[in-house]
Amino acid sequence: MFELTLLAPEDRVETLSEALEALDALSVSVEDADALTEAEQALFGEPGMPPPKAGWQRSRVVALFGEEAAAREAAALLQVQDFFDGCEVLAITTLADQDWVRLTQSQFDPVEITPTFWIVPSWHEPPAQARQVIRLDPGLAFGTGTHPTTRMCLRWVAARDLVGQRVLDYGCGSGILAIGAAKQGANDIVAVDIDPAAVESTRLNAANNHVALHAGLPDQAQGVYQVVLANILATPLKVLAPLLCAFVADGGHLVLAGILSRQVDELKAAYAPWLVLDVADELDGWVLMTARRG
Ligand SMILES: C[S@@+](CC[C@H](N)C(=O)[O-])C[C@H]1O[C@@H](n2cnc3c(N)ncnc32)[C@H](O)[C@@H]1O
Repeated sequence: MFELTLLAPEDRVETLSEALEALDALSVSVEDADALTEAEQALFGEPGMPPPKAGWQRSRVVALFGEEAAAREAAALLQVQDFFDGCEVLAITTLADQDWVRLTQSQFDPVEITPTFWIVPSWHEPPAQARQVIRLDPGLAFGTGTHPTTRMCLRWVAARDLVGQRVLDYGCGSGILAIGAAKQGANDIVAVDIDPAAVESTRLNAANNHVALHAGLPDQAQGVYQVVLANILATPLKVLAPLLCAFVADGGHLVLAGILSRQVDELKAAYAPWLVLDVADELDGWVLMTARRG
């Protein structure tokens, strides 16, 4: 990788950044050229007020290129443009090879659901106190365990013995809830999603966790289940109310997430013809709502 570093006055930064992108820079970043010097100026305003200025007096614009020739060509082309007046090429440097994979991985730590139930990326050792572990790496599908809605569903699952139970994960994303249910003993698990990439991701994550489940599109959900988990959003949850309620077996549980605290009453009303929903958990402005049939 090669870095082309330019100096630009405030009114040229946007044009320069757009030109660098048009010249196929892999990324463009802008830093305060006067940071940590006596010329550094604060850009923030009084609390509640807009900042006095939109940009720094002088910026360092750093563009990343895959080839040195591309970085040199971009510098040469920019220098002959009218808008380059007042700008300067500071350097073209080789960027030391980094272990980008390791750098990205270091940003994802194990997630504690309960003191003994953890989600652990494959590059981490499980914490000593973990008794149940879901092995999951960040991927394309939603559900790494960091979102409050997922965490509340898993807290509900982690607090239960699901041995021998039939479980439906409706809107499975990464499959994290279905896998969590399997870790708690469920043995007939169906995980469905409208997104085929999520179905694929669920299959892969289930295999990595040595969990047997059936993953597929929503028409794969058939019959009734002792536990129906759906972490979607309030609007689709309201539309899905009759369908999801019909999946709940006698004595079974419905567990809904993706609902903001202020949406509790509308969800209660939408499900009232079939089941009585109550708030079972709250986290960061989100609620978990559950109901039991019979
Ligand atoms: C917020 S994610 C939840 C993923 C995972 N279950 C979790 O708890 O982290 C919602 C998922 O529901 C899926 N979804 C949205 N609408 C749906 C619908 N009508 N039927 C089935 N799945 C749906 C989305 O594709 C997405 O993967």
